Amino acid sequence: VPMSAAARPRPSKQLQRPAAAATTTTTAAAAAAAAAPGIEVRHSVHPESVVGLTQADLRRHFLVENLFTPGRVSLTYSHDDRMIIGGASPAPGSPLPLPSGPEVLAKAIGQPSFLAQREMGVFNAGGAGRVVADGETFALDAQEAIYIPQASGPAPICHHRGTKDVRFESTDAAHPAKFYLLSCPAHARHAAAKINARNATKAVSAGSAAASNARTLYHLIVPGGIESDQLTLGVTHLANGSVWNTMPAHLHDRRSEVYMYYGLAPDARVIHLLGEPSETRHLVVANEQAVIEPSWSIHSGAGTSAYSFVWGMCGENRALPDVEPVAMAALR
Ligand SMILES: O=C(O)C(=O)C[C@H](O)C(=O)CO
Repeated sequence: VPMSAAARPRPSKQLQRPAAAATTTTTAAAAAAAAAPGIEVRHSVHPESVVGLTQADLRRHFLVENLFTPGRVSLTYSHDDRMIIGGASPAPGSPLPLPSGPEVLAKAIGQPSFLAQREMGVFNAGGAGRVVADGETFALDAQEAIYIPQASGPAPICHHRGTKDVRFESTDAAHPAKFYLLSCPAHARHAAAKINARNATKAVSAGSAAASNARTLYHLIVPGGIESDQLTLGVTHLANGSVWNTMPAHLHDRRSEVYMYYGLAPDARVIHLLGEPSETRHLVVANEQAVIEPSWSIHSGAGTSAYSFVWGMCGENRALPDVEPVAMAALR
């Protein structure tokens, strides 16, 4: 019977890696990032190391800032389940391609095209836009999503292994689109699909106003709905006056997760909790920033105002019920 992470014994002081050792890891990560221009690389962090990290270290390892820089695609490669977290913010009239050159792709993913061996969810957190994947156009209004498979496109091109050409476009000059991207390794092809809150697989109400955590979870890419190889994706909207997401907290040892917070006012923040239940740490997260959540970490947050977030997971399975609840009394 696996021991719950909450009950796992803490390492002795000698076993805890000091901050200096963490810096060595970071130097290696920085070198890897430099070797792969265009894709920032984040290496995995052992939970014992997190205990000794400063706020700056925590942010460097787990927080993805500047997702939506106008006129560019930003990509961060996480070694946690090899997810790629990205943002594309095309200026109206100037489509942005998903990077495909060997100088960008060779080091990080070693494939001739981004989706040769990957699938991707795209969620539009901005104004109206469209995504063109190998000539197929998906119009995406605000808060709509698409699933782009590993080998999208008409049957004759499937043997080319992967959607070769993906472009992002804004169609409303006054409100540029902001495409949030989450990509996982994929070894099978599934159907491309457009999804919005109306055809979401399920809308789940959770929490209560009394517990300040009333919210609705929309399941966008999940088993039984939109099929994928590894990726699951959804969006959660907090009810007015509620601040807490995912509290009571949980773990899912067999999947890593990424949260991308949006809909926050410029001066509002989410205090995001991460870490093993017995050693939580916090990140102060601003609008349109994402947090990498390794499988050993809880993921929860309280906002200083209403907010929404896109959650996406990748790992051993896509089984949403495969979670381990964490008792409130176990949190430290
Ligand atoms: O508010 C919530 O609760 C969530 O959105 C939880 C996420 O779905 C999640 O953490 C899945 O592991």
